[in-house]
Amino acid sequence: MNEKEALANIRQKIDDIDLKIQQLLNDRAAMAQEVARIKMDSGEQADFYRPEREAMVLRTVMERNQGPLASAEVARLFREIMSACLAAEKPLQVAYLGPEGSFTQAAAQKQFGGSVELHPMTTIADVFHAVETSHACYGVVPVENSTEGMVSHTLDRFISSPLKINGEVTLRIHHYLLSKEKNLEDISKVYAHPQAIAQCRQWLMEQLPQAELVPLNSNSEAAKRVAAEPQNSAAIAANRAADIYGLSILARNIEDEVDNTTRFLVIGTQNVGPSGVDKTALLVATKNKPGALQTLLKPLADNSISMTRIESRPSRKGIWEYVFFIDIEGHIHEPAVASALSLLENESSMFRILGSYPKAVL
Ligand SMILES: C=C(O[C@@H]1C=C(C(=O)O)C=C[C@H]1O)C(=O)O
Repeated sequence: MNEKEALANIRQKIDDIDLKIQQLLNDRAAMAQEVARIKMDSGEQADFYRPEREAMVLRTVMERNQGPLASAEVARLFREIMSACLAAEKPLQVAYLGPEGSFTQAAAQKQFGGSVELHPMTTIADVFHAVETSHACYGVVPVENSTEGMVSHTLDRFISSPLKINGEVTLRIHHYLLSKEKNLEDISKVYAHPQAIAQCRQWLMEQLPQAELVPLNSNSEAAKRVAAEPQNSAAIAANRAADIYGLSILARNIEDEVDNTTRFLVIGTQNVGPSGVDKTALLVATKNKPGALQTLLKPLADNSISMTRIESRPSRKGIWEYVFFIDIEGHIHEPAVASALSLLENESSMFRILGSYPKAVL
């Protein structure tokens, strides 16, 4: 067989496989529609999107993968397949902290895939509001960064919001310096979100010591501003903002930490079931007595439950009153978690479970 015949032969096999894949994808979508029919029959508030089930599917896909495709690649493809199947059940509306091109948009896409309708919001409070008023089924907001710590707006909003945490997304963040200028020497002003400025502080000090640093609401807004100005300004933003706003890349990966990761939360109204590898977020206030926090946390240690994070924020009810945001491993349906939390509740003056949700898979 010559080369031409060999290629034609393999391409015929690929065509045959594609035909089977396409048939199977449509069989899968038909099954998802069948699931939707059962969900609709079951009651008024049907949860079409099931983050715990999706997490289980993705983990199984990665565990059984034999290659030659990399596990992360196969998982990404299944992420999209589930997104399309879910859209065949019911198209989802998801609000995120915009504008278009923001890292939160990338996080929303990573979590929900390409077949949902994404709606950019101006502020974190607007994302909460869109979900609270049912204009969106879910929202995506940033909550913490590995270099800069928590995003206080998001935590504070939970104090007054009835919304729950339905999922988490982690995203490796790379920052780029975007401009109309071609040389660093011509930059006298840098626009960016305060977190981005903080994440690139060292680099800015070394490379642009003279530049004025101007904080704005978002990095996309910074890129937009630079596009509108005649000269001498630059923005810290994601590389895709260069295409969106027609800017060129002056410097890449300017973040100080190599492992710069941002964690985002999916907010919604759902009670998410266990996926097998879950986290639970709590909002608690201690009774006002010595050693209260220690007593509060003891049941966690006694039940071997690991606490992955604790943050305190002013409660806004009294000057010296604080609330604690506590993240633990496990799901409220696990007996050890349930019993630890009931002891913890007895020791607290305020106690709310913000949600149990699957640990990020991708
Ligand atoms: C099909 C279902 O609905 C949705 C679609 C899923 C899928 O395509 O596998 C998984 C979970 C849900 O988000 C289901 O609940 O099983």
